[in-house]
Amino acid sequence: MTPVQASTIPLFCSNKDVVVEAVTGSGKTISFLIPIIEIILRAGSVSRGHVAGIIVAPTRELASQIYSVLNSVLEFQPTESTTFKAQLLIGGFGTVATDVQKFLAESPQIVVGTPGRLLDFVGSPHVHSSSLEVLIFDEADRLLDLGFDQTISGILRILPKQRRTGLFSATVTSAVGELVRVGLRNPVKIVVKVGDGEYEQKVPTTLSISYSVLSPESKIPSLIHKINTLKYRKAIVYFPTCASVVYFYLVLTSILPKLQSSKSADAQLFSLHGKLPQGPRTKTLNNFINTTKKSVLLTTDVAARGLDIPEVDVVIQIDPPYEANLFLHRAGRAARAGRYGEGYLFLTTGREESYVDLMQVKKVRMKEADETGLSELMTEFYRTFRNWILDSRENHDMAVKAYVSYVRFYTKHTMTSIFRMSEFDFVGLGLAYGLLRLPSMPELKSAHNIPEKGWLVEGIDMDTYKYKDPQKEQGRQEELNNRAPKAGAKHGPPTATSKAWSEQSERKERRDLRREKKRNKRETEAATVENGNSSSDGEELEEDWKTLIADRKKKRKPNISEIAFDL
Ligand SMILES: Nc1ncnc2c1ncn2[C@@H]1O[C@H](COP(=O)(O)OP(=O)(O)OP(=O)(O)O)[C@@H](O)[C@H]1O
Repeated sequence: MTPVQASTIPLFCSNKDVVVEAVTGSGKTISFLIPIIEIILRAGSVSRGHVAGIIVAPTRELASQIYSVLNSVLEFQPTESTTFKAQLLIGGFGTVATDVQKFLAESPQIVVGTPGRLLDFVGSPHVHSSSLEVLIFDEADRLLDLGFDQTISGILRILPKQRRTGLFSATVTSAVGELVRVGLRNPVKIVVKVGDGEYEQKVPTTLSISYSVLSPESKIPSLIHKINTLKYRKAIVYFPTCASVVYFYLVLTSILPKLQSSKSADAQLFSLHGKLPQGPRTKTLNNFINTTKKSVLLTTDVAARGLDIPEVDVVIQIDPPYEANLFLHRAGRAARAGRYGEGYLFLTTGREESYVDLMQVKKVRMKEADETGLSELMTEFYRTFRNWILDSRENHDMAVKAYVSYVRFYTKHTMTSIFRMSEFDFVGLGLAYGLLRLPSMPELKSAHNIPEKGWLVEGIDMDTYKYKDPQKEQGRQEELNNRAPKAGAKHGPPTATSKAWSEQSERKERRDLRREKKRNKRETEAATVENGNSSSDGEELEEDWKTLIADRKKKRKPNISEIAFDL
């Protein structure tokens, strides 16, 4: 057994409710699966239509993983009594009605699922929970982050109070206090510490974490440098938003093969984010898990927690996450179960440098990474990137969408003393995203050092900047023709030798600006709507946060005794 298993299994099996905090990759899953099976077996047979054990996880991916680990344990049942079964309950595949039908037909004792689907399931008149023995909340703090507190309260209202309950996470925050108060009875908190006695740390001892302080424009070249030069079987790269994942997946898959410096690095790229439909989402994750090739997964926080992907040696965070604990969960996808792993964090020059000190207070030590050899790659990368952007207007539209989503993400940082909008480098980020011109978004109005009319590149004629998609291009042409004819209009692809904006007529200037504003407004709105729908990536959760924090402040602290295991 691992330390967390050695400390949790006996206590949980001896009728104690538990709150368990142990570093990522330390084996928490088994530490709740063994007790759940043990307790249910001890209680005796479970009647048809009754559920005896429930496991709640924040994402479909994590629920599926727990279900598969549970099945791999259940394979070891004695052959004469292979009656112990589990069922997976997640959205995206089938309806609750089909889940209930399957449950009645197969009589599983344990169900594993995400909160919404579980609430519908236990709320069904055909499902009886009076025989419930054990309830588990995995990644309990994340369940609350995602604004699932109402759903979880709903589940708790339906379930009987007489049961064992366990809460598990690598970061049990004070936020779970309310859940502990209403969901657990006289719980014991088990904290498994790691370190050498003198220095306790919150990450596995086999995880080495480095940081780099970079200008926004240096981040993608540095990422490419790492993809090309680090030793790994699998790597995970965290981007802040779904739109950035979509965009940089396209940028990197198009550009990497063209870079001379990437020729020897043949890493296969994958992209996973919360806005992919469930089918492709599962398929991408499985493909990444099963591939035998050297591979890199570009993703969001949808893959930050709990996922146990073998052979992940490197985790790169392009930016710090909006909340400090997520940093530990992301980095913890590497260095699992005693395996060696490396984490890299990119910080933007300026105030963000103090993130290193903040993480030190949170018991995470980092050393500065070596970034030599970047400048040559930067020149090669930006030349290729600019050509790619100019190749089709669709690319620029996507860049704008990703840029807008990034700016919106930045406002969600909980540590506002470090991540200040007033010091945000809009121009640097624009260059990093390959923008020719900054979009007109409200956040830019009060920003300093914005170039005239937002142009980041001189001499681009947007009128001749074409879409590859013929239909889209036709629409754009029609829009152009509907405007008053302009004197001396240029034709052909946009080039850096086109007439500079500053030299063009006043009228054209005003007209183009109006048109751009309209277009940017549409893009900004589209990006905002897209982010607003992303409940699974924690991008637009400010309101949930505010409500949750306000709610929690009102409530009293739970009664909890703590046992710290220094193992
Ligand atoms: N007793 C054990 N001996 C060896 N390996 C183990 C043992 N228990 C679990 N593992 C392996 O350790 C890895 C991490 O386990 P698990 O996913 O349960 O970690 P975790 O603590 O839940 O991490 P996270 O906080 O990231 O969710 C898995 O690959 C698992 O198979």
